[in-house]
Amino acid sequence: MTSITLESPSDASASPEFSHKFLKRRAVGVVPAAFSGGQPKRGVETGPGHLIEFGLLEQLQSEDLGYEVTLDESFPPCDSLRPASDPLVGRLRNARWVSSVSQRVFSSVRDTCAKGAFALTIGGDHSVGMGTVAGSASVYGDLRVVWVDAHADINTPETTISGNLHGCPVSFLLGLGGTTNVAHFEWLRPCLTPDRIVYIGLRDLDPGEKKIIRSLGIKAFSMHEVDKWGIGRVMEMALDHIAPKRDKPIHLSFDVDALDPTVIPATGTPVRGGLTFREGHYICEALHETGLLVAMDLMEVNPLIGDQGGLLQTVSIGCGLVRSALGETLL
Ligand SMILES: NC(=[NH2+])NCCC[C@H](N)C(=O)O
Ligand SMILES: [Mn+2]
Ligand SMILES: [Mn+2]
Repeated sequence: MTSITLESPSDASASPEFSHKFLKRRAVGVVPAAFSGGQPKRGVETGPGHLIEFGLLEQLQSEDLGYEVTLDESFPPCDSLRPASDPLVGRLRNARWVSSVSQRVFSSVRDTCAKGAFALTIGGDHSVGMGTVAGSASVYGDLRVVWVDAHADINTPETTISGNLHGCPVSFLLGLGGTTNVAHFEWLRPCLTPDRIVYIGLRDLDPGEKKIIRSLGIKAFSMHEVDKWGIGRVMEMALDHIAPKRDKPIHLSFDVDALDPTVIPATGTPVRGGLTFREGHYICEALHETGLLVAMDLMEVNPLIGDQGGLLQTVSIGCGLVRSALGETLL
C-alpha cells in the first residue's frame, strides 16, 4: 500500500493515556473508496474527495482527537479498475468491477488492521462493505458488525430485484444463497455468522431480505424499535447481543442513508422516517465508549444528489459521525 502520513500535532504521539481493547496505536488508516459501480447513480464516487476536502483528516488529527492519520493515496480512481466488458452475472450488475474494487478495499483495510490502527473507509457505494468487513475480519477473527442503514443490504444473487450489488454485501459476508459461487468473487470467503451482526435503522427491505433476516434470526433494530425503546436502550441491547461481556472487536458499517433525508439529503437511496442527527451521533459515541471499535465505514455520500446546501450539510454531518466514533464528546 502506498500511503502518506499527514503530519500530526506534536503532542499527539505523546498520548500515553491511549487505551483500547484491540488497537495498538492512536492511528487511523483511511481508505478513500471512490466507487459507484454497486449502484447506477454517478456522483457517489466523489464522496470521499468531498469529505477529505471538508477537512476530515485534519479533524481527526486535531488537538481534540490527536490521531496519526494515514491516507491510502494509491487507491485508484473510480473508473480505472472498470473492466472493458462486465456482462451481467445472473441478475448482478458490474460484478467484475465491484469485485476488483472490493478486493482492493479488502487489502487496504486488512493492512491497516494488521498494524493495530483503526480502519476508516469513506465511500463510495456500500457494495465495498464486503471488502471492508472481510478485511477487518481477516485480522480480527472474532469480529462483530454493527450495520447502520435504512436498508439491510442482504440480498442474494437470487433475491435481488435491482441487481445492484450495494444491496448485497451482507449476504456475501455471510455466504448466503449461492454467493460463494458467484463469478469474480472467488477471493471473498464467508467471514461472518448471523449471530455476529446487528442492524440499526432499517426501514426499507425487499421481501426476500425480510425472509432472510427472519429465518436466520438476525438481530435487527428497525426504526420501529428505535421509536419504541429509544436509541440508548437500543445500543445497550445491540451490544448485549453481539458482545455481552464487552470483549469482542466491533466494525461499524454506517450507511449515511440510515439518517433521515432531512438530515442527510445527499445520498442515492434516501428513505423517509430515519434516524435523527443525535441518534446517529449517539450510535457512534456509544460504540466509541465500548473501547471495542476497530473499524468504521461511512458510505453512500453522493454529492450530486440535491443542492449545494444539502451537500454541505451531508458532508459536515458525515465528518461529525466519524469524529464521534473516534472519541469526540459533547463535554
Ligand atoms: N447501500 C444501499 N443504499 N443499498 C440500497 C439497496 C436497495 C435495494 N434493497 C436493492 O437491493 O437494490
Ligand atoms: Mn442504505
Ligand atoms: Mn447500505
